[in-house]
Amino acid sequence: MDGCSGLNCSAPRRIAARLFSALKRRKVKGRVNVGQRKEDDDDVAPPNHVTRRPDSSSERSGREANYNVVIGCFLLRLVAVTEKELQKMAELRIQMAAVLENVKDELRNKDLFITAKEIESNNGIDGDLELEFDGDLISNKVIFDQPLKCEYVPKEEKYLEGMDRLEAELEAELERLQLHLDASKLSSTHPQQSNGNSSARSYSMSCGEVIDPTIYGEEEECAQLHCGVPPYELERRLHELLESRQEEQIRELEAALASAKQELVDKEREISWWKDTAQLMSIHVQQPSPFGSKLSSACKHEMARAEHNNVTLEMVRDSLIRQEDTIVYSLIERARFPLNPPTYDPSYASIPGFSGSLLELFVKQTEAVQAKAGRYDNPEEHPFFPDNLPPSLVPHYKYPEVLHRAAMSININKLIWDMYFNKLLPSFVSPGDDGNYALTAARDLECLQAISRRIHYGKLVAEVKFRDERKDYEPAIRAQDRFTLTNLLTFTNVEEAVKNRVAKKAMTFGQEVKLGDDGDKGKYKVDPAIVSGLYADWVIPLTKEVEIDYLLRRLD
Ligand SMILES: O=C(O)C(=O)C[C@]1(C(=O)O)C=C[C@@H](O)C=C1
Repeated sequence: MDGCSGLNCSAPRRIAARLFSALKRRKVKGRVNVGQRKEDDDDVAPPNHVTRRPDSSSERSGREANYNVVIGCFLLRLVAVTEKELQKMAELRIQMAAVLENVKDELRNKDLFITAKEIESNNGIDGDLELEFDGDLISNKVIFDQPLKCEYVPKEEKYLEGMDRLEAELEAELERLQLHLDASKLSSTHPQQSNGNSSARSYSMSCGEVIDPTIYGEEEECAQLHCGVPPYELERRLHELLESRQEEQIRELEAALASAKQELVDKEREISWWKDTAQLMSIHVQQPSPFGSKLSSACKHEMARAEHNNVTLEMVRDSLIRQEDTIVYSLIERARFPLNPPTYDPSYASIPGFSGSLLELFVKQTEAVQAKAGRYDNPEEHPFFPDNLPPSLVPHYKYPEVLHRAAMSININKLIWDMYFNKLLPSFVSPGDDGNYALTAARDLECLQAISRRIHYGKLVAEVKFRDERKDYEPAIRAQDRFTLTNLLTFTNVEEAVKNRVAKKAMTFGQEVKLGDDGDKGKYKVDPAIVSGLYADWVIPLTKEVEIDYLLRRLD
């Protein structure tokens, strides 16, 4: 470029130099001629006489000289203007080179931008963009460098007048550079596609990672050059396939995980149950029986067996007899108060955070406290509201495991509750209201707990009977024959004895005791017939119901 401008600049200068030197020579010649003419005129012609040069060749040469001066001036002016223009053109070329660099950078940036856009929309290559990539510098400038174009084009148009050759050279050079740019871009694209990038992409695909968007842009060009299904399209489909498979695998794994968790919970429950059983078994071997006072065995090893084998029906019946006292006393204590209906009326008191009667509140709260105190750790005890009971806060006492584990699932307190309040209570308390609702509730709970304990003691009665008469019970149990079981466990004479005894206890415990006066004889705090009837109608039948329920599950 410099060489070119150098050549263009040197030619006018040489012309100007020649003109100046010619003009100089002419002036010197002219001066010599004038001097000679002066000498000649002084010598020959008068003073006012105009001398005309008869020589036509000298006139012609004078006109030529003038003409040359004019031309020279014009050329000098032209040289000066041209020099300026050339300087501006040199600056313009430098600026155009900078523009070219910008265009290159913009093209690279546009590659990235288009590729990212393509991946986002998945629409392939836009034909217009392709044209823009292959377009000439002007079109690229239109796209990427609008401010530069606005600044330079008017100047270019202004200064390119009369400079067609330079413009042609400039455009040719720019085209050459553009071609070079395209060629270098293509040559740098193909090796990447065939080598490093493909392996990098396949690795990223197999790992399920996001694909580099620039790779898609390169592949689009490659696909357009070589025709066929574009590699990026294949890669995108492969990616989708892998993604769907991975999602399916995740779903399967999640389902398997949930199932495994459930199994784990079940196993933990089972392990916990076996642990408790093992603990109870080991303690049962070491601890004395609750019937220890009646067991006679010196040998520790034989104690466990003795506990089972020596728990006799007689012992169990003794316990039932003792419990009669509690039941009769609790009924007498409840009979101190009239019915006191508000105790059972849910609308009597609006208790914050509680919905129900005062009795229900009392029973639930008492059971909660007693549960914390360990009452329901004893297998003989059964809560009336077993749901949401707090755990025991006291050290666990290892009660002997005499009963079959099926015993834990038997609780007929709902039946007992209904019987007590609907049948029994109205039959032995006086109607009325003395306002002692809290005491009334407390006495009711004592009655309920005593009766419940007695009825649920049927589990132990049945266990002892089963062991004593296993051969008889097993077939009926296997047959789940309630009728046969009822016949096997019923002792009518025992039942009669129980009814008579509780009546006598009601008479004995419920009589008015006065010193030296038998005037109130025959007046009892609780009618003995009612107590006897309670046993006949409810306690004994429900005890037998528990016995049958237990026996039906005894071989589970
Ligand atoms: O002593 C028994 O054998 C029991 O089973 C207890 C009981 C009772 O509830 O008192 C129950 C059924 C029998 O018919 C006799 C008595």
